[in-house]
Amino acid sequence: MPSLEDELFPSTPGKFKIDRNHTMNRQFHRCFASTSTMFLWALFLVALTASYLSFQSFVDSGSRYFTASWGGIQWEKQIRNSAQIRRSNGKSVLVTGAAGFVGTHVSLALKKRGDGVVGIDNFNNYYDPSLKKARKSLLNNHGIFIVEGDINDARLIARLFDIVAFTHVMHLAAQAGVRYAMENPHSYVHSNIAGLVTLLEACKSANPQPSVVWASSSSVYGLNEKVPFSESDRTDQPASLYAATKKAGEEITHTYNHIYGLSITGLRFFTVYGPWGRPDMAYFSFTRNILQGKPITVYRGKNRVDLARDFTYIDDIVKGCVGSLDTSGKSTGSGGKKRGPAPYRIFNLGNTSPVTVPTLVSILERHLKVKAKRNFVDMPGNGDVPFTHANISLAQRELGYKPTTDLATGLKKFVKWYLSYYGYNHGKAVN
Ligand SMILES: O=C(O)[C@H]1O[C@H](OP(=O)(O)OP(=O)(O)OC[C@H]2O[C@@H](n3ccc(=O)[nH]c3=O)[C@H](O)[C@@H]2O)[C@H](O)[C@@H](O)[C@H]1O
Repeated sequence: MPSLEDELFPSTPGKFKIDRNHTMNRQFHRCFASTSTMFLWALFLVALTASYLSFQSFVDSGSRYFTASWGGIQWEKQIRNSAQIRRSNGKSVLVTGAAGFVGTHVSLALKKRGDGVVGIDNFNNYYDPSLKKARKSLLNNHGIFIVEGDINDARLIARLFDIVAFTHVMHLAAQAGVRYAMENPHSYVHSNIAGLVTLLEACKSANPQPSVVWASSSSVYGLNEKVPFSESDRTDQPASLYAATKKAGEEITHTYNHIYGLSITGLRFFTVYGPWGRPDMAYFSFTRNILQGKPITVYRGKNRVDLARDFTYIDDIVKGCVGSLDTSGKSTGSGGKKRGPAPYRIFNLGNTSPVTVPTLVSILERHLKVKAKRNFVDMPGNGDVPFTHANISLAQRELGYKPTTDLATGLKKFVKWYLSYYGYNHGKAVN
């Protein structure tokens, strides 16, 4: 039988070979063996501590990356309060990108009718974050809590689903903007691809699974020339990385519907505008420049043809979003497993009445009572498409979607908001 020493120090040629007949030697070896055992244990403990510490620092740096400042009893209480349903058969909805343009309006509409709403937004600086903070205050005043965090933070999203059994997710967080994709392509992959997958992973694992309604884009029609654009038209020729990531989103959501039974509705928004809008969009930046007496750049297509968009007013878009939530049908999976087929739908949400960009400028001039300084420039090859035009018959049939605001009426409301928000008085900013 090998002794303990033999097992710890196998009898191999070399300096640790034990002479069994020598007592001193034996004592020395016993002593040495126990010291070495302790040494090995100490080494083991040091290694264990080191790996624990490095794991912690990995987790911490991950949290720092997401600038997460979430958690705690008070934080959870605010989430539960915000998610409270105050009508019969109401919904509890997680709205991503809630401090964004569409997110703010949809959150308010849901809250006003008695649904529970919890928002999440990373408040990035793609455009002036103070506008996002102002939208957040507006939502807070209506009892809507916005979690500051990124949809790529899987721990945070999982925690939200632990706290609230959301019936629906209205996914509006995204890197928007067609032309900015040439400047910062990775931000599109981060939000529109990686963020989407992280969110869908959480939705698929949630019990019960929520129904998901999310923002795709009219830009998926890309170089399609058949008008008006119908959902069944080809969408495999994106003209920008933005469009490509939105198209990828449609395919990615399809796999989650197919494999896990998530109910999915994708909404192809057509150039949404209105109060509390996005400063990077043409109608908004044109307004700013016109009021400041600065020139505006108006792009023109091939052969000097005017560009045109199916500009869609925010209130009409909100109705389409709410209609989608109300008709979404249930997800069928549980425990991350599909239990039956679930709805997969895609709808155009447009105004179905395109207007040229020069006409947009003329309407703004009328409402602002200021003449614009136009610089006409050939459309650069930066992802723009010459025109968009939605066929909305599918949304009309399935969602009862019926836009009612024409561009002149909608821009009037936008200008009124703009002048008030930025403190204009008779054409001059007072702050
Ligand atoms: O429906 C969508 O899927 C997208 O709509 C929106 O994209 P677009 O339709 O490109 O809106 P927007 O930038 O307002 O340009 C409007 C028009 O003004 C022209 N335009 C623009 C800027 C400029 O300086 N000059 C100009 O002529 C420009 O050439 C264009 O013809 C969203 O931003 C996008 O996130 C996405 O949701």
